[in-house]
Amino acid sequence: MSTTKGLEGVIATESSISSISDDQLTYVGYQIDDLAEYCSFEEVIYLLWHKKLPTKTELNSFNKSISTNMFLPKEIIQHLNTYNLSTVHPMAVLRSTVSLLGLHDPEIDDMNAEANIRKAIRLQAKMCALIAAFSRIRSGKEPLSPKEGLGYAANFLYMLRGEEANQLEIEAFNKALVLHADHELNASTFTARVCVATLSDLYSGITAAIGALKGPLHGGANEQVMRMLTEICEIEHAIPYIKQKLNNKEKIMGMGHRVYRTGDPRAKHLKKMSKQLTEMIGQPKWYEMSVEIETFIKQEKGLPANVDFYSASVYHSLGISHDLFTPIFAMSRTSGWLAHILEQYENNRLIRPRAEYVGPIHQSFVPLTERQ
Ligand SMILES: CC(=O)SCCNC(=O)CCNC(=O)[C@H](O)C(C)(C)COP(=O)(O)OP(=O)(O)OC[C@H]1O[C@@H](n2cnc3c(N)ncnc32)[C@H](O)[C@@H]1OP(=O)(O)O
Ligand SMILES: O=C([O-])CC(=O)C(=O)O
Repeated sequence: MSTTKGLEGVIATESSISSISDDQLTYVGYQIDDLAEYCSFEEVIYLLWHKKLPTKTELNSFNKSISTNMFLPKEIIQHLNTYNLSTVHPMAVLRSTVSLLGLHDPEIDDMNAEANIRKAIRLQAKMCALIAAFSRIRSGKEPLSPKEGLGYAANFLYMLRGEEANQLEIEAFNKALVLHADHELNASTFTARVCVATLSDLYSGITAAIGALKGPLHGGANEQVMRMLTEICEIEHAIPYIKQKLNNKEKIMGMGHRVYRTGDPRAKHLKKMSKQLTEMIGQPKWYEMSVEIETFIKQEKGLPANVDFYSASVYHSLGISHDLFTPIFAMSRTSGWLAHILEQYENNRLIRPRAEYVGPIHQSFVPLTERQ
């Protein structure tokens, strides 16, 4: 047997959801640049789940199903109120609360394809209400109900802030959701597929995926990027700070990717938004500092910025707390996780690779009473 550390380059499944071959990202064959420019997040969710773009009628009906399912069971709000939310990471809260949401879904163990779509709609819809409610409760505010007539991106910002966002903010946030929605067999998506390949339920798959996304080598990097920018604080400190990190053999968050070599095709969109939005809030330094770091790391290490790098200054400019960056990634990626879960169920086989045993062999057993 031969092993590949981190399963690099291993093709573990077939999928017709998204592709990242040749440093190009497509969802069901559509270029990410077109989807980011022209589509609502809901349109993209529909595309990922049904593997076709919706007609106007299909999209209207899908939008309605999403918005009418955004309400949270009152027990979930009560649950959120039982914790000291200022001391726990929102990703841990999200992971636990999504699991709890499963207990409120009467169809949790119904594996019928239509029941799975209904559950997917409920979970995707509740995800944005959940993150917004958490954020409000921990700041001592009442959670808000979704506002009729607002789309997913606009409703999230409304439920988070208590007032409607402006058009530039809504468009930027919608684009960020589209860009993060799916990404082939990344670590959290693989986790979701492994979990449901045992024929476990959809909530288990999403709960497991949230756990995998939380780590700083994956979705957790966006929060760490903002932490780094905040520590650097002034543009003239950026390069000395990065040089010191590299001397200490530390990784620069938001840089590098397992698959992309020339660049992450999502980064240029987020970079453009970062410029616009940091200017809008009168803090262009976050963008300028990011560009300095990106250029330096490219020169020194040949590493490209990934999706997490510029999303940090984008979310910061939208007034979002830094520890909500990864939950927002999860909110978007839930659409991709659900698409992969549905695809896995459609053509399932248990996922069970092998490990090459490299431990000791032929050991002589020594009873406990004789062990030194
Ligand atoms: C949504 C996402 O998940 S995108 C990724 C988000 N994660 C991050 O931004 C965290 C920072 N980046 C990284 O840790 C890595 O680039 C990963 C995890 C994304 C990909 O890693 P891998 O393909 O496993 O590469 P690996 O970690 O083995 O690195 C290969 C080499 O590049 C270096 N390297 C990779 N990324 C970085 C980085 N961000 N900063 C500095 N050096 C880096 C490593 O130190 C290593 O160098 P060495 O061979 O001299 O030891
Ligand atoms: O594909 C990966 O390994 C990580 C990534 O960029 C993503 O999940 O969006």
